[in-house]
Amino acid sequence: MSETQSSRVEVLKAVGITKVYRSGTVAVDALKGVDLALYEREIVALLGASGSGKSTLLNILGGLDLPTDGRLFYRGRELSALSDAGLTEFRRRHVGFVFQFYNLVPSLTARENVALVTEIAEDAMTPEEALDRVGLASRMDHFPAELSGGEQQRVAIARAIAKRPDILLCDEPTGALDSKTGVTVLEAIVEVNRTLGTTTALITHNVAIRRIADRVIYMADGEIARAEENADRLAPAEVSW
Ligand SMILES: Nc1ncnc2c1ncn2[C@@H]1O[C@H](COP(=O)(O)OP(=O)(O)OP(=O)(O)O)[C@@H](O)[C@H]1O
Repeated sequence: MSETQSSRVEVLKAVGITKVYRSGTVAVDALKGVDLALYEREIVALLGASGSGKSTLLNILGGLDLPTDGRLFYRGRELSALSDAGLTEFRRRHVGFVFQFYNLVPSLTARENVALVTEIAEDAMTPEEALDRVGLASRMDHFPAELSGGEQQRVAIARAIAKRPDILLCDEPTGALDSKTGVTVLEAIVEVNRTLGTTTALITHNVAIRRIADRVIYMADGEIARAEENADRLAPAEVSW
């Protein structure tokens, strides 16, 4: 990304986010005061050891979970001040999620899986357009069991982006895939970012994948340990692991 930090438009901003999980007498400090902004049109990679708080942070940024403390803003509007219904509305309208396991409905075709979203979202793409954007135009009437892991993940991406979300949050999207298949999934994510301008955050355990991002955030023990800018993004096909 060539703009200076000051000219970037903040899409999401987290200020002093903490998360404590309590079960019985045990408390786990999963996030210990995280400050982070995500900017328009960027791709951010989130790296860090297992248990460092990446998924917890992603879920809070997307309104799937609530912080214990701290404030969250979406384009200047305070999400942490919203009711549950307000937060659900934010998530439904503006956030797409992609997880490691694709969570497709096995008895529905690719087209029908995407239609589950397009039928209830405002200003959604057709399932055909969403699937075309991830390179699956020819596989729309296949069931998940008839698709490879990478193809199933691309259906999940089509489902996540069909409502034209402002933000796409991906938790280990290539974690279950071999490297060649993972590249096709990353290509779909990069293409969506390029053509729809979707601000994208991507958790990965794979350090090579950080090169496809504009910025890399390293988490350690519930905190942001450091952040780096990539001068140039690599295309997914240039990354190998
Ligand atoms: N529902 C929960 N209840 C209790 N503790 C939890 C819960 N979810 C996460 N934790 C704990 O919070 C910490 C952060 O977990 P989180 O899943 O955010 O880490 P992560 O960096 O995404 O890990 P991984 O890379 O293994 O997915 C860990 O110590 C984890 O055990």
